[in-house]
Amino acid sequence: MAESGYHSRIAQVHSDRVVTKFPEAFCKAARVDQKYDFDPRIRQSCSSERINNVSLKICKMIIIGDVSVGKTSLVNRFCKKAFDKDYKATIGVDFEVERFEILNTPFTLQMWDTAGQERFQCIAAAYYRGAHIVSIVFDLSDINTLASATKWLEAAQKENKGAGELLVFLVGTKKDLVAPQTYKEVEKEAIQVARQLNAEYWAVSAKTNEKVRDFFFRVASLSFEGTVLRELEKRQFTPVSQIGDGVSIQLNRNNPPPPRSSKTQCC
Ligand SMILES: Nc1nc2c(ncn2[C@@H]2O[C@H](COP(=O)(O)OP(=O)(O)OP(=O)(O)O)[C@@H](O)[C@H]2O)c(=O)[nH]1
Repeated sequence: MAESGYHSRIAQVHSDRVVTKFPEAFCKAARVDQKYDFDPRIRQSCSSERINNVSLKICKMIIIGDVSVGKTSLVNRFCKKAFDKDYKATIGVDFEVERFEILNTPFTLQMWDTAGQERFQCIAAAYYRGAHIVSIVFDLSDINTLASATKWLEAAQKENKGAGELLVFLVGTKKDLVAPQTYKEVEKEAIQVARQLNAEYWAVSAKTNEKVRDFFFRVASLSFEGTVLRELEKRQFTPVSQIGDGVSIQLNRNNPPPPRSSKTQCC
């Protein structure tokens, strides 16, 4: 791709979606890595424009969890900067896409917001396939929704058998509804569950916007890093300066086409 093409792709990214620093985890006790910076190989490869020119970096995140825990609200807060206090059930699946620029490299995060209602599971599960990231959402003000986390992860794993390892997040929402003392107790349990699931724990509020941006930046950065590292490992005998030559990073494994509109699909 010509240099102007590269710059026009970069130009599409909103200044609010630029990542230059490795985002921190929410809490040390339940994080998926123990690092405080991007892998040096990532910085090195991203400083070479050639990887940006050819490689297409896209990751798919599915957002799953019990009914009404706040999945749509979390995505809408980040993507549309909006919060709706009225509940409208997700019917089937909803789709959003966000473009980031991470270490000067364009990166696209697809977000598949799925229905929590049992009767829509037949549709929703079809969209789990090809996921790289799984965000299991629960309601911090309703501990029963945390108990379902294992079941949700198993459902996601079932649809992705034989594919690469999933990057898993356990996200407690509606933090604004929970008193600090209660929150501490819920957090202890959530951290335990997160460790069992090899997930990274986050607590957010779509209503107040607490930690929402930090969460999505962390998701984007970790998945971006995993993607580039996998590509580098695949091409370990190729000089870093040549990575990206003539090859696109292929990340969409069997993605079904995006639904045409929000909250309108049904069995
Ligand atoms: N106070 C508060 N309410 C929230 C928050 N997030 C979501 N809600 C409310 O919780 C209800 C359900 O939110 P949704 O985002 O629609 O839940 P969902 O998980 O997408 O629902 P389904 O997809 O149908 O399973 C709505 O009334 C939201 O306004 C939050 O952070 N704080």
